[in-house]
Amino acid sequence: MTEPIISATGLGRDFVIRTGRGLRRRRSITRAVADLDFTIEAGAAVGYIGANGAGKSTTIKMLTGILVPTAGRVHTCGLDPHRHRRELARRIGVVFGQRSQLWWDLPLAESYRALAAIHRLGPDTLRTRRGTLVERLDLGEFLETPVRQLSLGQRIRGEIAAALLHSPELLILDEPTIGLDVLSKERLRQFLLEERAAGDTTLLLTTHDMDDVQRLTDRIIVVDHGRMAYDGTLPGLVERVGADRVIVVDLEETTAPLADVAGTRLLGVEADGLRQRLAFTPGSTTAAAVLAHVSARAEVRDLTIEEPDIEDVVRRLYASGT
Ligand SMILES: Nc1ncnc2c1ncn2[C@@H]1O[C@H](COP(=O)(O)OP(=O)(O)OP(=O)(O)O)[C@@H](O)[C@H]1O
Repeated sequence: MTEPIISATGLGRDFVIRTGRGLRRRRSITRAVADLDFTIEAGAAVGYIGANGAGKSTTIKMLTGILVPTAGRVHTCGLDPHRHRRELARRIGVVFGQRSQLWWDLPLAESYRALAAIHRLGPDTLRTRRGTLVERLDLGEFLETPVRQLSLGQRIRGEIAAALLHSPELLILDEPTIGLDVLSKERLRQFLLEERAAGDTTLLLTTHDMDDVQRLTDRIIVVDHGRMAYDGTLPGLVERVGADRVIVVDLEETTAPLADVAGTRLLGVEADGLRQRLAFTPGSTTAAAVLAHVSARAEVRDLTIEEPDIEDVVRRLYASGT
């Protein structure tokens, strides 16, 4: 088996906070990350999720060598991130949505030339890779514009190209779609999906945007107060917290409220009973069983199933304290 791209064992990070002066001096410790164990295999796409202050950025900083762990171990691309920061930088790409890694006063084209020198890319490799990224991220029109004059959406696309210029094995995106409008978000997601399909880049993504998680990742790790709260698939999480799904039936004729369908809760009745919404918990019944019950009462013209709201699912996980 090949080595995992990331492996963390008992990973932890405390921050010592000093306040006051003289006799009033106080020292307290914030445990930002505690006892994290996980591995991420090459080619995976993992969403790293948690509320504000849960420890996501601290973890990413340890994975990339910016911060040294105060407990446990982490290896990224088989390296100790802090000790081998330079070597690691050649093998990973990182984008922090709220902070730029580009040279503010330089045009993107200049930044890419500088990055190519840092990563020791030959002129041919730079030309080919840059050409592909410029085309796929649609950067052509503003390549010569100083970064400070770019819109947020343009800048993030520029940042992603910068992070991918040296074809890293691992791409880490910290809140990549934050602040972007719906269209720009969608464009970026489409690009990232294509990038994943085209190669074997491993993707680690922190986000508060559940659409990012749904569209881009196939595994999620949820942290709560620095500790692992869940590691698995999104449907697995939905099942674990017992979140409801909703079945919406459109009926051929006005029908009395379907209040007693086994395993469901009637959420609403519209248009004299022509449309009814029933909630059910996967595990206690199935959409097929609900449909069979409803069909025995009335002719079903159409049906849709609403998936649970993921933010609500994560909230439930936090509330369950597991
Ligand atoms: N340099 C620091 N000094 C002291 N405390 C810190 C430092 N960096 C982070 N913390 C604390 O560690 C905890 C985790 O912070 P972190 O930034 O990792 O959370 P996060 O999950 O990335 O949050 P957000 O979603 O808001 O970005 C918080 O309580 C934060 O206040």
